[in-house]
Parts: sequence; C-alpha cells; structure tokens
Amino acid sequence: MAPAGGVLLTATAVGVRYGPVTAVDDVTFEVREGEIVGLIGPNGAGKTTLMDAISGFVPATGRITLTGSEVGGQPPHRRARAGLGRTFQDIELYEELTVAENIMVGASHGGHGAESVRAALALLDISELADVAAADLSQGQRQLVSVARVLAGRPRVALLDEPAAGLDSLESRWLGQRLRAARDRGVTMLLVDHDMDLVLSICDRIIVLDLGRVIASGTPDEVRADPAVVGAYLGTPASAQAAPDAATEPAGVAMRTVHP
Ligand SMILES: Nc1ncnc2c1ncn2[C@@H]1O[C@H](COP(=O)(O)OP(=O)(O)OP(=O)(O)O)[C@@H](O)[C@H]1O
Repeated sequence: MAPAGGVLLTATAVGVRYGPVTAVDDVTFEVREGEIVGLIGPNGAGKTTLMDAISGFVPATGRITLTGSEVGGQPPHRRARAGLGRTFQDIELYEELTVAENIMVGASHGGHGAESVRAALALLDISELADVAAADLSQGQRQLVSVARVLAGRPRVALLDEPAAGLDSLESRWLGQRLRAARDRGVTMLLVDHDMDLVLSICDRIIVLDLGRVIASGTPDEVRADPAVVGAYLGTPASAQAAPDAATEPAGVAMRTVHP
C-alpha cells in the first residue's frame, strides 16, 4: 500500500497541444511523499509529453504545483532547482570517468559534492560502483547511474523517463529492486516505463493514459483488472471488453503480453 505522505506534486487539468494534436488532455493527479507513481499507456498516449509538461520542456495549460507552490510557467532549470529532478531517455556518460565523477560533473545545475554523490549511490545500493569506469558498466548499471545523478540533487520528486529502456527482464528486475530500496528510504518518484512487469511490481499507484487522457488510476491490482486499461492496450474499446470475471484470461496476463 502507498504510504500516507503529504502531497508533493499536483497536476490539475493539465493540457498540451501540438498544433491540431491534443497530446495531453485535462490530466489531473497527485504524487505523495514516499510513493512511486507509475505513468503508463500505449504508444502515443502522452506520457513523455506529460513528463515534459511537468518538468517545463513544453508549454502546458492547467496547474502544476510542487510542495504547494505553482511551478507551471517556470523554465526547466527553475523547476529542477525547486525539486523536480528528471532523467532522460538517452543516457550520456563520460566513458573514461568513474561513476562518482560522472555524477559530480553530470549534474544539470551546479554540480554535486562528494557527500551527495555517496548518498545517492547508497540510496540505490550501488556504492560499490563509485570507482568503476562508465565504460565498464552494464546497461542496467548505466540506467541506475542516471537515476543516481538525479538523486544526488536531492529532488523532492524524481521524474524517471523509461529507466528500464534497453534492459532485459533480469536487469529490469534488479533495477526495480534498487528503485524500491530508494523508495523505502524516502525517495518519491514518478516513473514512465513500457516494462509492465517493472511498473506493476514496484509502483504504489499507477495512472493510465490513453490518447492524452487519464483512463484509469489505482493500485497495480486495480489497474491490472480495469477493463478500460485492457481495452486500451489491446486496441479495443472498453465497452467491447468482456467483464473481468467473464474473461477467459486474467487481465494481468493480457497486459503482460503487450510490449512496445
Ligand atoms: N513535438 C511534437 N510535435 C507534434 N506532435 C507531437 C510531438 N511530440 C509528441 N507528439 C504527439 O503527441 C502525442 C503524444 O505523444 P507522446 O510522445 O507524449 O506519447 P508517449 O505516450 O510518450 O508515446 P511513446 O510510448 O511512444 O513514447 C502523439 O500523438 C504524438 O504524435
């Protein structure tokens, strides 16, 4: 169950248009302290655009607040300084530098001291990688280093964009354990990923987008059993879906078979 922390991040009636395309449409949700909230949905659902709207990389309508203060309208670096740390899909590391050095020099604002770097690595249980050259890391370790880089800035909410991209299922499970470890030590995360097993296993709550709108939200079990979610993933309108108790196959099984 989600811990009962205070509300850190709110999105209220957030919308993003690209010309005639409504990429995010009237989206409202909140993230509470100490939770991992997952953002999922089929290709083109608006997940990346919503992350961009929250972190300030695209203009959006509606309201976005962090610890009660409006951040919508602020440029990305101001939001980062206010406590919205973000990873990006393309991880760029200096191959010849160590993990600790990469985190120190790779900070998006101001750089981090050695103590922050050590703390971030410890949060993710990867302290043993501090002196390893980036060139010697596995893909899973690289993903965690990019998360550590964000955590070293001590964000109020860490926005993680596809941290399991390029990982096999074993690496993804390992990543999930590390993210859970960080969450158990108080890190709050909003996570976009296509890996359903990862999202369903580590998130406290999940928000499901389709065609820019929230079509479901709840615990992993609630979302897994929601006919609207199954319909969105299978490309069938929810109204045409059998009721969950009449389905020949559990919804969770159907969702797990759908990968990008
Ligand atoms: N820069 C852009 N200009 C115009 N349309 C865009 C732009 N970026 C995204 N879109 C459109 O906005 C909608 C949402 O796209 P977005 O990339 O946010 O979805 P997504 O859920 O992240 O998809 P994926 O899972 O494939 O990464 C899509 O219809 C997409 O074609």
